[in-house]
Amino acid sequence: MADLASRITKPDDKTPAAVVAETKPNVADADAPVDGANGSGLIEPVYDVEVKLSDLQADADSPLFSVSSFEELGLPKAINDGLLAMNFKKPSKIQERALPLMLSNPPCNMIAQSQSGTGKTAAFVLTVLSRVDLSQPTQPQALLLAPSRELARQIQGVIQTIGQFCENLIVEAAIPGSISRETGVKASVVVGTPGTVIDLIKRRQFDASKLKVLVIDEADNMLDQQGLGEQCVRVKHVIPKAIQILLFSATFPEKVMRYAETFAPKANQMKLRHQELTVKGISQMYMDCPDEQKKYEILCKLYGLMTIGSSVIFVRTRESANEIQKRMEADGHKVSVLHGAYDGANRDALLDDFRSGRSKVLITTNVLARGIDVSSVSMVINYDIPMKGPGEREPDAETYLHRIGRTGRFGRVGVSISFVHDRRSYEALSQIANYYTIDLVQLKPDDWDFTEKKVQDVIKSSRAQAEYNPAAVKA
Ligand SMILES: Nc1ncnc2c1ncn2[C@@H]1O[C@H](COP(=O)(O)OP(=O)(O)OP(=O)(O)O)[C@@H](O)[C@H]1O
Repeated sequence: MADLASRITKPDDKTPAAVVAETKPNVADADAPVDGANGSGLIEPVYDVEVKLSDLQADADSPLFSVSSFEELGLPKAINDGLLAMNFKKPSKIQERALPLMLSNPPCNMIAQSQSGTGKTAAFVLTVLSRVDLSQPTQPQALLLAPSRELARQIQGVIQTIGQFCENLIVEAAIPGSISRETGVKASVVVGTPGTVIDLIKRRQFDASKLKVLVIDEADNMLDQQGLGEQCVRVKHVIPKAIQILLFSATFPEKVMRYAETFAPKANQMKLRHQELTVKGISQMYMDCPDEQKKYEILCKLYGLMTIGSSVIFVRTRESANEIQKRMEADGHKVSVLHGAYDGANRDALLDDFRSGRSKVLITTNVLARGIDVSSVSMVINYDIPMKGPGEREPDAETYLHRIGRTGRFGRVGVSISFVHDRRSYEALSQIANYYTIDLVQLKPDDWDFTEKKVQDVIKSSRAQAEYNPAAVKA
């Protein structure tokens, strides 16, 4: 344990400023004046952010690095026009490297890993769009599976946006309540959750016989989790044998990777070591709370003291999500809650509100830990450290990484604060930090000046990015 705990840095054994400097994002200078409203200048941040983003794409060590352009990938014009409309100037590393392999003929399977927020979605969406024959607009040809309705809807949106100039492209979501029993699936591209997809195929409302591509996003979770894993296997049994399978995730634990290799045989692979998985733009901190009860007061104080922008608070259970919402609202904070107990329409409306900025604080469970892309999120709170396994006794390093990855998207900066309150939570976080070799900055509930400065510096520069980089704020 000794070396595990050593990854957590306390102000006593290491100067916090030095720790922050090590983990400080290289996107924008956190100490630079950024707030136009206080007269510190509007022009410099615009310049700063854009130059630094292109710097990142020119830095060989960055996951956003690339040497080529989208044009060089030889995609059809309609797709390139879609990328232009999205303001995608250059591919990221995963896009540049995986696309030529995925687009080559005869089609080859792919298992691809890349850090959160580095553009995996566009990588598989471009492959799907390139493979679909638009002269058969209602014949399902590509199926994309995701673990939550929210992620399925989001992927559907990305396909529709990048494919906006592809004539006759029809994309449908196969999530609970979305496909009418009368018509069934009438689209060339279908994005869904595995349970609904298998039901539709069984009821003959979805003709899977001509599918050419199967994409599984968050594949480690989808293949490993009880229930989801079985459903994915059932889907595989009812689709053509000669199908191109593309598995994507930011995390692929060794055990799941071995299984993935049998699920997608002879796949090309892009893997990362676990030390390479963290995103530099996310400043990772932890709050040392005296006990479980005090966690709530500290959370409220954090929100009371700071203007935070959009943030996500992850908790272990639906009940504690509801409870925290009630208490925060009683204390005058406006917050939303989203978890699996809400019905589909409600969940959609809640996430749409959060995306548009109508609600700024979202309390949720692991249901939103993966994939959700809301560029304006500048802070993620792990109110409870994610745990897994029987009795939830094992730190869940993968979920930690996905949760904090809701901020710091595509070169942006963000902050994560993980709350610990006893030896167990402290040790769990230490193990996670050790696994990824992260130096976490300690925040103390009795030193709000320090906390405010550290958190606010990051949030201010993230707000500057959101204000000045049009691609950063997506409705
Ligand atoms: N080449 C590009 N240029 C500019 N922005 C891009 C590019 N590719 C993707 N993006 C943007 O980056 C953000 C993150 O992309 P995406 O959601 O695909 O990440 P991801 O790798 O799937 O992350 P996660 O592991 O969290 O699912 C999105 O807002 C997307 O629009």
